[in-house]
Amino acid sequence: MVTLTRLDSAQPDFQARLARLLQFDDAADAAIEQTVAAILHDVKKRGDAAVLEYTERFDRLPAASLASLEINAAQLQAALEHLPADTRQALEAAAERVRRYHEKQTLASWTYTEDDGTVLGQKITPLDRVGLYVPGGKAAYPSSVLMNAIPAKVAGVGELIMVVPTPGGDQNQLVLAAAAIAGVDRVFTIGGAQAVAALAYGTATVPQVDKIVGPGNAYVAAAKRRVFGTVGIDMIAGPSEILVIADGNTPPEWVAMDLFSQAEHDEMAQSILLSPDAAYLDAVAAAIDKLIDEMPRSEVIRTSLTNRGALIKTRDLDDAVAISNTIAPEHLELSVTDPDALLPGLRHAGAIFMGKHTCEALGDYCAGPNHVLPTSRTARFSSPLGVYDFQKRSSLINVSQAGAQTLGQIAATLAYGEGLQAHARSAEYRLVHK
Ligand SMILES: NC(=O)c1ccc[n+]([C@@H]2O[C@H](COP(=O)([O-])OP(=O)(O)OC[C@H]3O[C@@H](n4cnc5c(N)ncnc54)[C@H](O)[C@@H]3O)[C@@H](O)[C@H]2O)c1
Ligand SMILES: N[C@H](CO)Cc1c[nH]c[nH+]1
Ligand SMILES: [Zn+2]
Repeated sequence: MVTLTRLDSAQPDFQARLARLLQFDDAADAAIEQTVAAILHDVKKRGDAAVLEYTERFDRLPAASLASLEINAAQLQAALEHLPADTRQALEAAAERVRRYHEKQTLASWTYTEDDGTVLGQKITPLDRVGLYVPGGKAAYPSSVLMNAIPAKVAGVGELIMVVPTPGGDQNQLVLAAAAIAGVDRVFTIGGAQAVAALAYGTATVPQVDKIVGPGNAYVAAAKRRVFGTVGIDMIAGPSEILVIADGNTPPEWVAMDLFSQAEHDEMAQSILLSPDAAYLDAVAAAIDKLIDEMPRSEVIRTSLTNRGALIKTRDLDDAVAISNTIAPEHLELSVTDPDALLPGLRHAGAIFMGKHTCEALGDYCAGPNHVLPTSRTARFSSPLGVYDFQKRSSLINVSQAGAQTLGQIAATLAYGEGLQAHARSAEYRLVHK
């Protein structure tokens, strides 16, 4: 039997209990922060040698040199060619869907002309070199290779450097094949904070990148937070999350399995079900108990559901939407007959899966949108990984002689107001009648 937290939004202390459910263990975070700070410092100082030592310690992968942990292009291509035909087709079909979706996100440069002939605009430039973190500690994620690399390729990034831990040296051929399909330039089988440090600072073997993207465990997240500023990052991703709003018309087994689908990622993943139908919540709880022992990762699922899972009775579907906005989940499934009716009220979610046929797993692999999404309530201010994460914007200003007369006057006045003489006189030099 799996014991999930049961809450009712009509309880007087509901908000406090919900807040506790959403909380993390700060003490554990402090220990991780300390470990990660030491690893970053060491890799910055000792480069390849430090990365090799940590890779041996944490991934049980001894190696003579960091160069020997690079997988070359021929090996990537061989992995692709040796895949069973149906697996290769699935990977290529997923890649195609993901590419098509992301091509819609491309930002274009633009300009416009003011009445005085001044041209203003924005120039879009892809990043030169990015680091793609693909998690690999507890499971291998070929889908995350596609989700990281394809938007970068669509954006036109110059060079893609991928890192992926391979515990015990067990290379996942699907991961390598996905890198070949997505057009990754270089792959190193390193992971954790040491891989993030290598990408951020550069070592003799791993080139320094401009930005690091991709999900990972708490060590990866802490490392990304600390190297931000030296390099760009996409987001700080926590454990996976799913929130299901159900009106009771989806078979309970389907919803139980949807909750399992994120619980199986991590002991700290969060799976929550909201429904106004108390009998339906009981039916899903029964389905959970019926299905749990069929799952190969039943222990991870059980721990995750017990630690952070919940079944929450709401007053109605509008109440469920309001609670969902507080939770701001990574994945939100609207397992209801009329999902469009709930959409206007929803403000915070990484991805919204609409209708009972749209399970979150389809989005994880192949629907098209990115599966690297804001977690831990950061959907309040953050968005899915996308092409825009790999493009940067420069402002364009080309002031005409006529425009300089107006702008020179305004700028000089404001500059004198700020006490900045050089700014004022620089603007005044452009005034024809001065
Ligand atoms: N948001 C997404 O798109 C997405 C996709 C896939 C996976 N995920 C999440 O990413 C995470 C993957 O985690 P993972 O652990 O499987 O792989 P990971 O690659 O993130 O972490 C493995 C690395 O962690 C480091 N590490 C482990 N224990 C350590 C210790 N005690 N001290 C220092 N370093 C240590 C090691 O260096 C190891 O290489 C999961 O939480 C999963 O839910 C998210
Ligand atoms: N659900 C994960 C993001 O939270 C992504 C993923 C990859 N493979 C399976 N799932
Ligand atoms: Zn998943």
